[in-house]
Amino acid sequence: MGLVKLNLTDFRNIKHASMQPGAGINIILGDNGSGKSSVLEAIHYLGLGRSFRTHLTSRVVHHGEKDFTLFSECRQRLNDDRITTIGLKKSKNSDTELKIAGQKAERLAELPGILPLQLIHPESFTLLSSGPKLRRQFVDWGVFHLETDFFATWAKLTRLLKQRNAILKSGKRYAELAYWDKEFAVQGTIIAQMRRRYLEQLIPIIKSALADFLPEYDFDIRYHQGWDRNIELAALLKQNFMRDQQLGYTSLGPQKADIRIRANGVPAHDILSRGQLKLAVCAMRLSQGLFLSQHSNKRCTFLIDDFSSELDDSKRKLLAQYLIESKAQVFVTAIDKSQVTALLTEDCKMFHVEHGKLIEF
Ligand SMILES: Nc1ncnc2c1ncn2[C@@H]1O[C@H](COP(=O)(O)OP(=O)(O)OP(=O)(O)O)[C@@H](O)[C@H]1O
Repeated sequence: MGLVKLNLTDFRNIKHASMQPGAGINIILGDNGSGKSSVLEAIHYLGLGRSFRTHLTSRVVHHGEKDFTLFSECRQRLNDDRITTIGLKKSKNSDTELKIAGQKAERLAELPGILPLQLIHPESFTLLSSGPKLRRQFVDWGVFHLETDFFATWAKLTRLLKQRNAILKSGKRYAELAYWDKEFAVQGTIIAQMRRRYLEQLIPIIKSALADFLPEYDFDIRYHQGWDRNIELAALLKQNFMRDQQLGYTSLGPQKADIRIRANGVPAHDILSRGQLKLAVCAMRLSQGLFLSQHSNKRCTFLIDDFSSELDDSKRKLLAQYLIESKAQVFVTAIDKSQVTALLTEDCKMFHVEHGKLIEF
């Protein structure tokens, strides 16, 4: 499951490298600046079409070159030996060439369906500490993989929201908005229901993982759909028209949804330490991966940059145990083998990166 083969050309400090990952744990070791995170970044490009470190392709292309190329072979589904190839070439000015199964593809949005990814890296605590956007993305990742209509509905809703906000800014009367509002309310309510259905099942799984990882806290996780669920969205949009016009944007609706996570009655990011925040985010992301495998024949690939940072020995063991039992494909980076001893299974694969050269042990 997941990545079977990966070729990188002119990506960060990697001139050319190739790897054949295993279906389970893959450990990438190397000194600071050797290129470990770059390998994860390349996989992230193949799963999401973008970096997790920069939005500028020019930073990622190997110094002195015009573009980078990534090629991968992926096994998409459990009990299915068929391989899908992905070829992605991006130039410094962000021109993109994408080929899926040898055919030219137009949209990077096709990638997540082929390689479902979850990333955990040293900045991951922002999932809990930053605004609701990241948490909405977190929820939508799961809904996208499990509800076939989600992407089309979400794309329609995004278009409608843009149109509505443009009309609000133009200072027109409500009558001009009524048509858009009707459709916006229909699509918005569908999205809110999909998210609710998903979270009703996911939240108990997250809470159980949190109880394992951080038993000293009592967690409460609540979904807020972006408006009072006892009132029809269409009625609220009409009621709030004047306010929205003053603001120049739509203040209520699914674009404002959030999940609020409290530990012992306090917002989690106000009480947990950095290591505890990392564990909480791990619990959330691992639960999503687990849920996906339980409810579909897809498997999630986990990218964990700097596995051991912020974690003491017992927490590393706990996280390793979860990852091994998940049977998911996992890529972890670490500076030294001693930091990942808990992950050393019989069939794990180990790679070493040195000055951009990738070697399997
Ligand atoms: N576009 C580029 N071309 C060439 N080299 C680059 C480019 N961008 C970054 N580098 C270099 O690539 C190296 C690898 O960085 P990377 O973040 O992958 O290292 P790492 O092994 O994860 O390090 P650490 O353990 O310190 O996190 C760095 O030394 C960096 O200076």
